[in-house]
Amino acid sequence: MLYVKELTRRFGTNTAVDRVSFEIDRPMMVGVIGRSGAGKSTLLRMVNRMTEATSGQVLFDGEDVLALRGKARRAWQARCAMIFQQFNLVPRLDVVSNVLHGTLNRRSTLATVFNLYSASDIHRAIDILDRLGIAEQAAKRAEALSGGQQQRVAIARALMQDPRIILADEPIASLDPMNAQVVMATLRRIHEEDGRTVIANLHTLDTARRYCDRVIGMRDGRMVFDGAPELLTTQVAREIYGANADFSEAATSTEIETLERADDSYALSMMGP
Ligand SMILES: Nc1ncnc2c1ncn2[C@@H]1O[C@H](COP(=O)(O)OP(=O)(O)OP(=O)(O)O)[C@@H](O)[C@H]1O
Repeated sequence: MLYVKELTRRFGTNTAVDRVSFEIDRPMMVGVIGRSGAGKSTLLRMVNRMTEATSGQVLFDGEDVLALRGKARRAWQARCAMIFQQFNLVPRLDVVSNVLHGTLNRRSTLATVFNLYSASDIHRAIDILDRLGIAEQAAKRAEALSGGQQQRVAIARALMQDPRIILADEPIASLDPMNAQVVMATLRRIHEEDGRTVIANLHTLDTARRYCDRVIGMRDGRMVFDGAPELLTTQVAREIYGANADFSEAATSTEIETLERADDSYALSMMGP
């Protein structure tokens, strides 16, 4: 399926991604973790061809992804849809129209200019929204929705492209814990029910452990871990995050429980001894 070999991106003298190699041989949910600046976004953007690689290879079903040009490159970007931390919706546009934007790659210029959508596309968009539990929001402006709902609209837009892979760049970083869980559960469901591969950049270890079949750890552009979530011990996490012995997993956690605990200890410390 997806084969990434020695993928590298340099920005001037800074090597953002340094000879990263991995293979995904069946549909799975992969979490990419690492501290800010580790190269997670650059890695995903190179796979999607939003950022050009300096060197290395990306093969999908044997096809040389980095060599694709023009229409073939756009077709790849549809097969390998991307969602972002800030949702990247058109805020003033209604939800269905935002979802229909997922068909841009395969519509004629005329249809795009005049905003023409086929009835079957409109029905499909509404079906997808229904599946994600937000069909009743279809007529609202995207900006009127909560962050979690907006991210589900972005997922619906990605699904309009019927992608084989969904690349999610920090999909829950702007969300509260409750919405974060809804969005992660949605991505997991899409993987399990449709057999699509999901590769998600995640800030938090517990999210990677809870939702992913496999975790890739990055540090300073290099891949320093690739394995099952069970193998992600605190010691390994320390190495990935470059932290010392007082490293606490709670600091990377989105769990409500952990946040509450952190609040409690904060409240206690404010109360004094
Ligand atoms: N367009 C760019 N121009 C110059 N340097 C860049 C560019 N994009 C990324 N970098 C650099 O590449 C390195 C990796 O950045 P990247 O955004 O991929 O990391 P990240 O792990 O996704 O971090 P974050 O979680 O903060 O997004 C950083 O040092 C960053 O400053």
